[in-house]
Formats: sequence, C-alpha cells, structure tokens
Amino acid sequence: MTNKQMTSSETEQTDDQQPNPTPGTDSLADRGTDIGVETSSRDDPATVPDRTIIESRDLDVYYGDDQALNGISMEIPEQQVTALIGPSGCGKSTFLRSINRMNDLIDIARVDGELFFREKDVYDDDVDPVALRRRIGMVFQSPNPFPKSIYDNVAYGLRVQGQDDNLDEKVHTALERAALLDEVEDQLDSSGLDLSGGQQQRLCIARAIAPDPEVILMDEPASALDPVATSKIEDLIEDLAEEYTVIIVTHNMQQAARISDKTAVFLTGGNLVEFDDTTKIFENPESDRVEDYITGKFG
Ligand SMILES: Nc1ncnc2c1ncn2[C@@H]1O[C@H](COP(=O)(O)OP(=O)(O)OP(=O)(O)O)[C@@H](O)[C@H]1O
Repeated sequence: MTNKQMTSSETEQTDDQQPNPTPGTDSLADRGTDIGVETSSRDDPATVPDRTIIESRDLDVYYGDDQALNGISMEIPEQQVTALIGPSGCGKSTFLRSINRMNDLIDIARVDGELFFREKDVYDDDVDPVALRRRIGMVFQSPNPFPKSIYDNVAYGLRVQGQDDNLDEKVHTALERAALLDEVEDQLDSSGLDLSGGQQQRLCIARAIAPDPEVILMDEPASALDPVATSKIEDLIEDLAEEYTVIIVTHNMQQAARISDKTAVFLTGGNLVEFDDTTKIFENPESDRVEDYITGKFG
C-alpha cells in the first residue's frame, strides 16, 4: 500500500480531535452503512479461542514530517480488553485513532502500512470512514454528552441512522449495558449535563454502544474521574468485553493490569516494544525496557 494522505473532507467533524458528539454514533452516523465487512455473530468469549478482529501490519503514522508511529504490527483479539500503555507522546492515541480513521480529521496526518478490521483494510478506497466508525465506536477522555436529555443522548445516533424502531427498548438496553439505567431510570428527560462526571462518562458509553458497534475504542476514559467513578468504569469495561472488543489507552498501569487481557507497550519513537498477555507483560516481560517502564524506572 502506498502512502495515504488523509483528508478531512470525508467527515463533518471539527478540527479538534474530540468531536462532539461521539463519532460513529452521532453526527457521523448519517452516511453510508456498508464497509464491505461481514458482521460476525458474537460468541461466548469463554468458549472462543483468540480470534483477531483488528490487525495492523507495519503501520507508520506521520504528522507532517514527524513520525508518530513506527512499523506497528499487532493482532488484537475479539471480545477481549486490550490495553495500550506507554509514556506520554509514544503514539498510543495515534494508534487508537488510526483504527477507526479518526486521524483523517487531522490534515497533516498520513498513514503508511495496513490496518485490517476483520481482514478488510480500513484505508482501502472503498471504505466509508463514517460507516467504519459505526462499527468501531469511540469514547473520549472527558465526558462529552450533548446538551440534551439523557434519553435523547442515547437515542440520537439511532435516530439519525434510521434505527429508531423499538427506540425505547434500545435506549433502555444501552443504558443498562452501560450500568447507568438504575441510576437514571426515573429521570430520562433530565439533561445529560446534570449527571455527575462518572455518570456522564457512562452515558457517553451508552451512546457509543447504542448502535451496537463491534469494537469500542477508549482513550483514557477514566482519567477525569474520581476513584469510585473510575472503579465503576473499570467494572463496566470488563462486562462490555463479554460482547464487544475493547481497546483502551491508559496511563494507569494498575488499571491496565486489572482490566485488560492483552497489553501493548509503546515506548518513545512510536515503537511497539512488547505485546502479550497482560499477566506476562506485568509479571515477566521479555524486554528490559518494558520491565523498567512497568516498575516505574522511567515514564
Ligand atoms: N494533531 C497532531 N498534530 C501534530 N502532531 C501530533 C498530533 N497529535 C499527536 N501528535 C504527536 O504525535 C506523537 C504521538 O502523540 P500521541 O498523542 O499519539 O501519543 P500518546 O502516547 O497518546 O501521548 P499521551 O499519553 O500524552 O496522550 C507526539 O509526538 C505528539 O506530539
């Protein structure tokens, strides 16, 4: 594959990287639906061997002349939690955004290499990034609900996608899956902005999962939250992996160790240094640099 200059014309986002609302579920949702990739049936993760859903091969990402990712090759398993960790600036968010082409929103970003979602290269010309983001949703660091009711926050993406049959049921299901329903059941008409930070983030997760994506990308989803709210989000992420593939960027190594099945360690220069089962990474990493990072000798 040749270098691909990405453009922002194919999206309708603002030029900051945290569009409001969540991409793939809201303002991006009223475009094409087909990216030429079959949806696989969800299976009981306990009975399914590791099955790759996302694979990068020799992926480089540049911002202008600066290289942010250097030859990243990784196979991310389906219906598991994969954590991306590493020091600031090593390219974790860049990699995350490459998966659902959020880097398209950055004019100077350029991708070289291959990135497959279910064996389809998401950078192929015939892939509609908007449709892709419907299959691969995203949750950001700061909760960003709409200034709308709780109900409408969750329903919005479904409505613009024309998935508004059984809307009440779908909204309730998404809120339930996001572990928020019990707390908001009697106030669905209240503004999403009146919720606590942790509840707002779970509302954003409900919004992201309402259209039933297969992969949920999370960029430090708990970093703005207090310990209690963080713990709820962590429990939720583990539950979500029963049905979805979750890929999470976190600066919190304890969090990665607690909730992820696989861990990828990026280090300076945009290099993926080690990718393995989380227990192996934290207990017996192959690389001395990873061990130094895990044990806090740098970072
Ligand atoms: N929009 C952008 N324009 C130009 N350079 C960028 C842009 N976004 C990221 N970079 C650069 O790319 C490199 C990787 O950044 P990235 O945000 O992916 O790293 P990160 O590991 O997620 O960092 P952090 O943990 O601090 O969020 C950094 O050198 C950063 O300055």
